[in-house]
Amino acid sequence: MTRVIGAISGTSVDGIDVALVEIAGTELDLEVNLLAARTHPYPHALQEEILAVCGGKPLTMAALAELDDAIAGEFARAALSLLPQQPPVDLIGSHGQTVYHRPPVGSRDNGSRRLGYSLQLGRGEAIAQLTGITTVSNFRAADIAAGGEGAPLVPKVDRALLGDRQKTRCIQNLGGIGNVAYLPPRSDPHETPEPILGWDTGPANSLLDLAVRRLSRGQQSYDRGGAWAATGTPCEPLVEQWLQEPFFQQPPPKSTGRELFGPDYLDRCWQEAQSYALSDEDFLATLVEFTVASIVVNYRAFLPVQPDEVLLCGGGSRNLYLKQRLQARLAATSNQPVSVLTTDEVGLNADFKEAIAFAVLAYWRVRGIPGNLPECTGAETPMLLGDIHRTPRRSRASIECQ
Ligand SMILES: Nc1ncnc2c1ncn2[C@@H]1O[C@H](COP(=O)(O)OP(=O)(O)OP(=O)(O)O)[C@@H](O)[C@H]1O
Ligand SMILES: CC(=O)N[C@H]1[C@@H]2OC[C@@H](O2)[C@@H](O)[C@@H]1O[C@H](C)C(=O)O
Repeated sequence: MTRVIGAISGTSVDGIDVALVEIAGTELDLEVNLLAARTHPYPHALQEEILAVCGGKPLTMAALAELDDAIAGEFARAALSLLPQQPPVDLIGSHGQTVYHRPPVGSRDNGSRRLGYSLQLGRGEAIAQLTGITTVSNFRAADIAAGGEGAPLVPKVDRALLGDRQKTRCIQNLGGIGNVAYLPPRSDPHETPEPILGWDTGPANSLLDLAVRRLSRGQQSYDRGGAWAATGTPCEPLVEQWLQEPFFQQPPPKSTGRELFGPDYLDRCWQEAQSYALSDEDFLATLVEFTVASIVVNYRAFLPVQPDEVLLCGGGSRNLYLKQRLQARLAATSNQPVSVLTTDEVGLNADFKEAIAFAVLAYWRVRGIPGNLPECTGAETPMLLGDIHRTPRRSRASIECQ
């Protein structure tokens, strides 16, 4: 067994999820056992600074370096916070904090393809130095170098941990941004397997969180359980209008981020809602409905077969109103029953699945196993993902005293 810590702060910037796991096996025989997990909150000022930078705040190079190291320091603290009660670990897989993501543009066929660009702060070399633990970081760069979107990277881990022999499953992550992994039944090893698909579906909580902050005048950062939105009524004509967003019609591979579904986007939604004179709760219910409808539109347009089960993960899986609306909207557009569950219900922690996934990706990296699926990211070939930062073992006292 190899003991690995996976760490990620996603597009919601709500804190650093860390998970300590024991891993054995390689790919379809992969075994992962979760030993401990927690969300390490960012100091308030650092969180506000990250949100501002994601929103386009300019930075000097010196300020960028400070921010990078401040984030690395928090990732190191988050990882070490799991250790007092636990045996030593062999490896950290740190996704870092995405602050900018630009998908590739142009066509491969006429040579106009421009590589994507994805920047995660919290440099791995600093985490390795602060923790004394070998750290893999910068997971998206190799996929991007091979012409890929650099995201989503988790579908290969989903296949290993959540593939079923009989059922077609969609694993729907509801973070700031939503993404799906489509897992056909795991075939007989002698048959050619049907490809796994995966792509970003659009907004999940990014617009909702911004709206909640605005409507509560900064008193709330999210709508717990979806309780506030549940008291409203969605405005269907607005949902239909918002679904005209070209990203939803764009065929996969595709990825997105807060650069598209961020504060400016919410401002546009807000302006367009003015002519309907919606209450605050109606506006939130309409954003939930938009999120749900964008997922269903993506499934209907791009899945070869509709799933038997949708397994939700990420913070949005705790939004009961959103879950109910997704179940209802899938049922309304399908001629077969679709169960909407969370990954907890099939034995994989829904809150820490991404952190667990980056532990697995680091484990694969040091074993020389590619982490991306070209059919999901659009990369030309499977790639070893991440840079390895080895470190001589040293005392952890320096960070504990900082
Ligand atoms: N109990 C809850 N009820 C409703 N929503 C919740 C709850 N808990 C978390 N969330 C939502 O989930 C969000 C965080 O989800 P998560 O941590 O999966 O996102 P992320 O990892 O930052 O994003 P991404 O997957 O896009 O990188 C919060 O910002 C909030 O909107
Ligand atoms: C650039 C970036 O950080 N993308 C994230 C984001 O959050 C959800 C969605 O957009 C996803 O595709 C991706 O993360 C997950 C962990 C992935 O790569 O699978």
